[in-house]
Amino acid sequence: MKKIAIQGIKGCYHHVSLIKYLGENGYEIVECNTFNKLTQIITYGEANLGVMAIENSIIGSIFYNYILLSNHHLKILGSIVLNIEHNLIAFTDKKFNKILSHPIALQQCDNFISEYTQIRKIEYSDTALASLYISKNMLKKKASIASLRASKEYGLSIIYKNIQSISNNFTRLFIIETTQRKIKVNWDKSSILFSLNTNCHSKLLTVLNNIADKKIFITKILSFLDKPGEYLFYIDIILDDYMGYEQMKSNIKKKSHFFSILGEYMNYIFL
Ligand SMILES: O=C(O)C(=O)C[C@]1(C(=O)O)C=C[C@@H](O)C=C1
Repeated sequence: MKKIAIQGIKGCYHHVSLIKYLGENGYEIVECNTFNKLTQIITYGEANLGVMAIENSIIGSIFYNYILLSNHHLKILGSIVLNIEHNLIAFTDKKFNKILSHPIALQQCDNFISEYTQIRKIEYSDTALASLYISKNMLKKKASIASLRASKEYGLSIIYKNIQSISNNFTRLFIIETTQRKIKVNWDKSSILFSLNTNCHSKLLTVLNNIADKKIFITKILSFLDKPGEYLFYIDIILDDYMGYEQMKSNIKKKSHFFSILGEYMNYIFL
């Protein structure tokens, strides 16, 4: 059976995304406690695919994960945008003194938590693990911030629903694997990593103009300090003209001293 690695344990948002993408059955889940572990498991063939969060509308980009993808030569097979609806979950709605969750989930619910001045926040490596800890140890005075799925998985009740600070709390996750599979139909998204060695700024402008000339839309651009004076650029694009896209790629390649397609794939949105 196909093995799919996720960052976190069953009930975490990586798991929720996977269920939206592939359904409940037909694969075995490999739970990883860090993104490092996740990329290693895929690289060493201990899982066929992986699910990795890459950005969020409140927190922004998870820079480290772009570096992990590049260092492990992993490829993007698809991208998922999930509307994250956080819940406060616990055994009972009696007074609790600690809230446990993933640091990003805690940040995403900052407004809600700040109303409870006496409450301590405790960070966990994932939202579901925080819920499991409460459940396993029968901790009646602790609550976690997690998914509806986590509450069901670990027998806890929903005390408050939709406690994220903004309603548009979207997280984008990549489905990753070791080799680039060319999707034959309907892919419209591409992620490219490249570096321009000398006179970096003007060359970047030429590259961007070139993309615009081909009527390709840039949806995201990031720069990373690679070595002193040298930057790596990451772009996400949406295209509908494959010929123009092929020309664009060879134009960027000519100007780059490093060029890598991280993936040519489809984007799935789950609201
Ligand atoms: O802890 C989880 O449930 C996760 O899947 C992690 C994670 C993240 O890495 O950003 C995923 C989505 C939410 O935005 C908060 C946490």
